[in-house]
Amino acid sequence: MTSPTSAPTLYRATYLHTPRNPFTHPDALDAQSDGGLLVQDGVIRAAGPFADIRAAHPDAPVTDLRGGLLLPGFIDTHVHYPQVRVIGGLGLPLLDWLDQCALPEEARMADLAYARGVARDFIGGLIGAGTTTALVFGSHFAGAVDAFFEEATRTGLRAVTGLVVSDRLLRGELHTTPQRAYDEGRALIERWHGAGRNLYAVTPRFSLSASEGILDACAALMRDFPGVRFTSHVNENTREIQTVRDLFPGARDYLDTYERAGLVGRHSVLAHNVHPTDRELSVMAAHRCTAAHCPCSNSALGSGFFPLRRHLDAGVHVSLGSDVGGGTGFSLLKEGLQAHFMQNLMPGGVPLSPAHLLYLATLAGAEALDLPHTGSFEPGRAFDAVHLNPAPGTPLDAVFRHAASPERALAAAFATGTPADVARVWIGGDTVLGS
Ligand SMILES: O=c1[nH]c(=O)c2nc[nH]c2[nH]1
Ligand SMILES: [Zn+2]
Repeated sequence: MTSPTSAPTLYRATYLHTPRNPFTHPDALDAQSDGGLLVQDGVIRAAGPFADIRAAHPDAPVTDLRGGLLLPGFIDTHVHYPQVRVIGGLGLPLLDWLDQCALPEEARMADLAYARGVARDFIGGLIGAGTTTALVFGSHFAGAVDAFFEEATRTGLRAVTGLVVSDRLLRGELHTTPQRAYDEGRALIERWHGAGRNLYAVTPRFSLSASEGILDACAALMRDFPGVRFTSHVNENTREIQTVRDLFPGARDYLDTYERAGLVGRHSVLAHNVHPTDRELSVMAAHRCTAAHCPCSNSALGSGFFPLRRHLDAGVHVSLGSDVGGGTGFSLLKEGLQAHFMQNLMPGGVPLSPAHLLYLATLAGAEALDLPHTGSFEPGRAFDAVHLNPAPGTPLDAVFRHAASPERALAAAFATGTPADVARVWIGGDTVLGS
């Protein structure tokens, strides 16, 4: 751990970050081809051209990271802990994939020893991909959620997660009751919310599997513990949406099932939203909640094309999620590329620049989770960072060595970068991967 009086370190690197939102600010990307970041006690104290930072801090020891790219740590706003071992169930639509791939594996999380192994695999995968903060869909079993928080604490990951609750239409062993959902949620919140870097997220799986009683229990937790986050799924798949319509005949639409319970707000992150109505988009914007876009999952499960243009026009905040294991891996570089592809291919898609992709993979997540100390390299923020340094002889290394600008190198990182290119990862100034 970094002590409160540690000496500063000056990191010298080609770095890029988006201190602003490129969807609303034209010059949002800050790219330094020879940059300096002065870090003390895990916090960025100064940032800019290396020569300027060096002149102001002539005695700080320098860590030379030139040759690669230094980016803010990635922020994954939708990813399922119990699904890491079932990545790759391709070719099934959502409800069949849940029945055949995801839910049998999620039932195994009742076994605490099994859950501990999954927590290690999962968090290792996240950090190995350069993810430093994640909003994680937890397990239906409280013991497995404890195991997750323990592993997050051990590794240093910034984790936001909670008990997943449902009381119908899954499998019996994954069902709970409203009272138990409240009681177990309360105990987990008291143990983990605000402990170290951990935060709690109230998590009904989706309205299809959650009665009004369960949603009310979730709302009670949100009321009793202000500051906990909320996450669920919405509008992912047309068959799912029709089923929710049938289950909630009094609701105006899918979002309304959450809205009526008081679950839509500034701290709500709803995954997918591939098929929203205009009313839902305007309500999401008014409540400043986030849509977590998961492009690899939407492609793998054939869920559809995310209407990014309609979200932006309505003023809905959008962030990025890998949605492992419906998604195909932990890399937010890959998610950025897939988002780019899908917007390119769909009528009325939004052309996404490297700055947009970087923003979606970093600051957008910090904004979604209301974590203003993460997401960029602005002074005052935590030093959460990923150093991409491809092995000599790889195509990405060739592009990096010949790139005309840092922005071109960033585009190549999204186009062809993988976790194999992640050389080092820091969270709050602590090295959590590499050396
Ligand atoms: O992509 C998804 N993955 C899931 O595990 C899930 N559960 C409900 N809805 C879901 N969508
Ligand atoms: Zn999901």
